[in-house]
Amino acid sequence: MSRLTGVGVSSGRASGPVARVAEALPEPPATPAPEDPAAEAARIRPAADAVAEQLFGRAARVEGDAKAVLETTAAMAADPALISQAEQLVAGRSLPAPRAVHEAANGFADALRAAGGYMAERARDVQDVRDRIVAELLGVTPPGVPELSGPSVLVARDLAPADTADLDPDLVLALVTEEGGPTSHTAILARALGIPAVVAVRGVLAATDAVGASVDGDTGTVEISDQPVTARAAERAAAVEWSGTGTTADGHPVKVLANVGSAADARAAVGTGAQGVGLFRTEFCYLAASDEPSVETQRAAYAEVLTPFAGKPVVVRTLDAGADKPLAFLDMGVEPNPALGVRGVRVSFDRPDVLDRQLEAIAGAAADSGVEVSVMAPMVATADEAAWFAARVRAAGLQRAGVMIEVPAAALSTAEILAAVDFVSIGTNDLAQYVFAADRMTGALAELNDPWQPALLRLLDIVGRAGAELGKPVGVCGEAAADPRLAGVLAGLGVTSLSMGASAVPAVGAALAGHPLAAFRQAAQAALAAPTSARAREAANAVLGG
Ligand SMILES: C=C(OP(=O)(O)O)C(=O)O
Ligand SMILES: [Mg+2]
Repeated sequence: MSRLTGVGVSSGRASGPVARVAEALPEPPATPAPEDPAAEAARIRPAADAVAEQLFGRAARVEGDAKAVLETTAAMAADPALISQAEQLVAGRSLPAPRAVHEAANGFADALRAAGGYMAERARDVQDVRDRIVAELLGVTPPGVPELSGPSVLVARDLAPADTADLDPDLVLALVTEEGGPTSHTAILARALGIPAVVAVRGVLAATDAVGASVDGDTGTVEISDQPVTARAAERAAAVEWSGTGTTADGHPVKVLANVGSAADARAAVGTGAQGVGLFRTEFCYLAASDEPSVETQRAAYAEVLTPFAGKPVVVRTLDAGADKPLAFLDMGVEPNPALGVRGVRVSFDRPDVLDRQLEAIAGAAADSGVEVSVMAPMVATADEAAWFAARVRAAGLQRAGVMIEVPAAALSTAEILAAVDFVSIGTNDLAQYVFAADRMTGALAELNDPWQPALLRLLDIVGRAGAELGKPVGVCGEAAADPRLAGVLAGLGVTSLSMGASAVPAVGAALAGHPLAAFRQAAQAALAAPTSARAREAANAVLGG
């Protein structure tokens, strides 16, 4: 047994056998030329057949959509056209077999993308098959989440958002990553799925002999063992009593809302008593889409997410593509620093047509579902950008427009921004990343991305004051809102709504009801004046007790 530590980002304790997520394969090199091209070419068909056989085997063990997808992918692996094209590349250009498969498959994927529509959706499957055949030829594990034969603790460098969205909470007991921070999307999705998770665990990838692990998502400890460990899932936390109306003990309202990214999230959130949705991350619906979905497709997808909240307020965020959440149909090309690049609303300046079609779909979905819809833009930096966005929202027939405050410049310009829009919502995840110049995905910088950092709280204070002066709502929808102790401090800074993953809703609602607004204001002032995040926590605890 040895003990590693990281940052606990999703609560609960679980243990079981380790399953590793293999890393993406580097592009296979075009050299050295094979000594015997005929023998090299002859390796391709058996490798492709082996991959097809594995995929047909998996298909035989599942039902429904998963079966159909696996069978289609298996058939692609055995496609004679792909194999013969790769064989010709070995014979004609003296390429090593892995490189030949890579190039042949890319040619097919490009042709599918050019065909558009349903065909384009298949391009991603061809790439999956390509990587599997290349891995087979190289004798290495194919990239991505492996097929789990039973409940397991998943160990990875980090997960792509699309990988995490597909995780089966019945089979994944816990998640441990070497990279990732407390506000990375791996952390957010692990919490949404209720899977204990520890990120930024230095050394877990190097522990190649670990076969079992015990994970504590509260303390951030991971015990690894070279002996088998019996599978034990996390126990569900005891339900917290909450009235379902967000208010401080003296009746000051602070709405308690949910963050959602799918219809399943929305159903779970309604069950916790959330008063509405403070952040619908629409890009989560399209992480795997290779083409822009039609207005009708988007309308139906959004309506499915919104319907459980009929009659309640819902804030839909327009696509936040780029950086850690790339969308294939809004690819801005290779950027030297994607987090500082063309992402969020900046993509809409280049492609306003995509924004307008999304707004049309949102208006339709609001009508279909009967929610009180508001729309907000991510990554707004200036009042001019906010005004540009609000004009487009209103032109689409939608009444309430807001923006996220997640760039320090926007926080410092809240008064001017609020003159142009109806509300703001603070994205503390990105705001912390930008104010500390600390990538939210980098485990080593997790401390700087702690939402209790006084420098972050001081920016929130500016936003809260501007909202109060103008009498306009100020929400928080970053992970800070999910910390019950910080929730009161945020209310004390003037925040009027808090939005979080469904699992945190009752605890935050109960925490708000625990003290009058004056106590939260006092705790907020104490935290603002603290020199460090640890001292800010202590200062708030000293006022609120605990
Ligand atoms: C809520 C936020 O947006 P996301 O996590 O989707 O970037 C944020 O940045 O705090
Ligand atoms: Mg953000």
